[in-house]
Amino acid sequence: MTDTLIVHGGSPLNGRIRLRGAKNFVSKAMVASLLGHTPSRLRNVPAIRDVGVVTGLLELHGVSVHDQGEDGLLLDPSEVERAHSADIDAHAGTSRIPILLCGPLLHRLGEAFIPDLGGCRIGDRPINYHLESLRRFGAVVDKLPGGGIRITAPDGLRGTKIELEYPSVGATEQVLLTAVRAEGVTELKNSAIEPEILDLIAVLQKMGAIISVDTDRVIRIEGVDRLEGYDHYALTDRIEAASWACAALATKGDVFLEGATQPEMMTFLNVFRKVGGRFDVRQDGIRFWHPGGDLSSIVLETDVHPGFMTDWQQPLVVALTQASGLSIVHETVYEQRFGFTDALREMGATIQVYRECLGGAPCRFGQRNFLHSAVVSGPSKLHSAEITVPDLRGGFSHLIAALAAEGTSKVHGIGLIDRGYEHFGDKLAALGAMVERG
Ligand SMILES: CC(=O)N[C@H]1[C@@H](OP(=O)(O)OP(=O)(O)OC[C@H]2O[C@@H](n3ccc(=O)[nH]c3=O)[C@H](O)[C@@H]2O)O[C@H](CO)[C@@H](O)[C@@H]1O
Ligand SMILES: C=C(OP(=O)(O)O)C(=O)O
Repeated sequence: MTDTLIVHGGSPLNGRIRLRGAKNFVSKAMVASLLGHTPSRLRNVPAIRDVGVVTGLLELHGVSVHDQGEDGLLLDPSEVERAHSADIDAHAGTSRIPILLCGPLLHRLGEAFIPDLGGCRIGDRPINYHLESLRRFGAVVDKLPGGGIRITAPDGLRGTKIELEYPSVGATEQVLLTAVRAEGVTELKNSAIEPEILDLIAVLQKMGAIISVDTDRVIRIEGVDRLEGYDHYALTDRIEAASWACAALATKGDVFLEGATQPEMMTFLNVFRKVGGRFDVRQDGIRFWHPGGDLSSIVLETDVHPGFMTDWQQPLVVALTQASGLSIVHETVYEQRFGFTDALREMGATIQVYRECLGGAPCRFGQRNFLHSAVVSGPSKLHSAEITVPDLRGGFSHLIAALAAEGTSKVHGIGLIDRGYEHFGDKLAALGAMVERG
């Protein structure tokens, strides 16, 4: 199959699709299965590439992973074993997940090899908080000359006090996955509290962990000697939901997203309403639609939860190209997440990016020369183009732009989108989009 999608744009997306479990939770819950002495069952797992990547990593370490269809994944860690570093290296650059295997592998095997990480190139994405946290538990980290790291814990892992400089999602998960079986109590200050993290805590609690989420972003974990497997139904992917909602808005459409849930999306829903979109929350999902008339511009900044999620930013910017007036978007989570706007400009959008912190409080990137604020002027009539997708959300955003544009666009590199959107080609067809593989 080719990596190009031909999109005949200009018509609204209408219809109903089913959303699945969250990319940013499912992969971590799969890693958590390594900590159990008995098999785990994870339900509502999306058919996305990141799940395949984590399956490969777990299998390399002796976990058997069986896809049981509607009954989800059965993950059996009873034969966990050391993997060859050369095999692990084959996973270099595939996703952010390998670093999260550190704690579980140290507990199970006393040693872990971690390849260089992948994930979207939307900033430098260092792993200093992960490594500093692991060291505080008593781990020894060696950087390997050929790339990747080796981690050992010659004296075991002990609970500790950690304060993150910034509430990093991955570093919070690192601490959770390590602390649950470390000796004694761990206190994590300035943690991230994204819904996917709270669902991971729910999984760990089912396994036997003792974790409390206190006020002011403090998480306390009391280490235990043994954890069992879990049975868990993954929360819905709120990024997939917001992406399709923005596609409906940008194309003047009307979609029902089965499985979308309100609590995790409240911040998005407020913004969607302020821009002029309508939604209706029902028991089995949320309907999103464009009510006709003009959309309104907005001033917005991305932030950690419960702020407006950075992964929602890119699809929303495409919808903002259709709003009247000047919208300001200040990206405060990643320093380089506006690269995707180049293609939008080629398609007729008016978007300027700035180094200054516009429209909000100064952020970590203000004095560092990063183009991390955008001003979108609309509404713009988008026209078709030949574009290559830069990253996962940027790629979906390009698709939205192609759907909203008059004429036929060629979108290359759509394989990147498979990393986080299950069967998006089928879902597009179900919503009436005129698309074909090029
Ligand atoms: C697989 C997964 O779940 N990915 C999500 C996760 O990424 P990920 O866990 O990688 O994102 P983080 O929350 O860790 O990153 C946030 C910020 O912290 C910085 N940082 C992070 C770690 C570190 O050791 N040092 C450091 O400086 C990053 O460069 C970034 O500027 O949360 C992000 C923020 O909601 C989402 O956009 C990603 O979709
Ligand atoms: C940035 C993202 O993912 P990752 O952390 O896997 O690169 C994303 O899902 O938008």
